[in-house]
Amino acid sequence: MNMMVTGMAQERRPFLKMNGLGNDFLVWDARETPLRLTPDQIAKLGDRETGVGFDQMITVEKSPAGADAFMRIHNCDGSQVNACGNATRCIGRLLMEESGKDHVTIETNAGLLHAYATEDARVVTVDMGKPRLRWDQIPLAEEFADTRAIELQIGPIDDPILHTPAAVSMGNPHGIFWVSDVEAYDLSKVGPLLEHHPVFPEGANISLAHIFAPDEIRVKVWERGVGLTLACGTAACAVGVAAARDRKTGRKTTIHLPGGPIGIEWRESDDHVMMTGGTEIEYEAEADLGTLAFEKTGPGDADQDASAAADLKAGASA
Ligand SMILES: N[C@H](CCC[C@H](N)C(=O)O)C(=O)O
Repeated sequence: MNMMVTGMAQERRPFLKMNGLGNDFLVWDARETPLRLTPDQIAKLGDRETGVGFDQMITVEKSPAGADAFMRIHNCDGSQVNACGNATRCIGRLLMEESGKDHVTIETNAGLLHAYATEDARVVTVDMGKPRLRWDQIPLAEEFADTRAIELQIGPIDDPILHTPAAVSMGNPHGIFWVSDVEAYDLSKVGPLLEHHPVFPEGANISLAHIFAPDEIRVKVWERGVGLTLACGTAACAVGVAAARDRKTGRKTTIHLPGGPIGIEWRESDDHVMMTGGTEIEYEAEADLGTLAFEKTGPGDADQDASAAADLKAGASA
């Protein structure tokens, strides 16, 4: 696949295209050769029509704190943010495959995270640390006594359910609305209104959450700086915490996102949030940092699975 964009041909750099339950990423390895792109270059690369197309761009760097790596996160609008659960699982998988270790540490601007292997090489558990629940940690604009339910005045939205979110931070802000049907609201319309509501001075990721069975929650997410995504790992953490905190569920929940399920445990012993879910390598590629043109250079998991299946079939018929 070739994509031509204006600009001077420059250095070509390899990257990986990955996703966590469909929430997709362009991943650079900048541990040996630092990489700094402008917000405009990131937005151009993130464009699904003319660029690689992704929800977030992840740059893996050397960790000043001595962790296995530092993970830098940019939304596809070019904004830099501090947390991305699905990407943390993907980078954890890469670091564990590279090192052969079953536990790696990833430094982020939201703190040091630990990733653990599971019995499935493509499923990773990440300790996302403690949720932040105080109004000034979300943050919220004014002091709200109880972040379990905030009264918002939102003119163009006349449904009272969308006036009372819960608020949780996992190092990034989340507004959570309890609904009885996640499809009953046009999130592409109300999402941006809520994301940019003045009560969230740093914006917010917006989740519609429907508890449809004991400890089972269906969630749809409008992500800050992106829009609708197939999954959001920090939203899954935030919803699991908000539900347990309000005694709507237990501390172990399954969050059902459009892209698939994420297991959450808000651990009683240390208040940490454990998140377990899948990862996928879609393909290897190379991009020209001047023109931002890119081309695929290697396989992903699906290609590996297909060739393994073909070998098995060939072997069986031999
Ligand atoms: N859009 C989010 C960052 C990515 C979060 C999401 N992709 C995840 O898996 O947690 C924000 O601006 O805070």
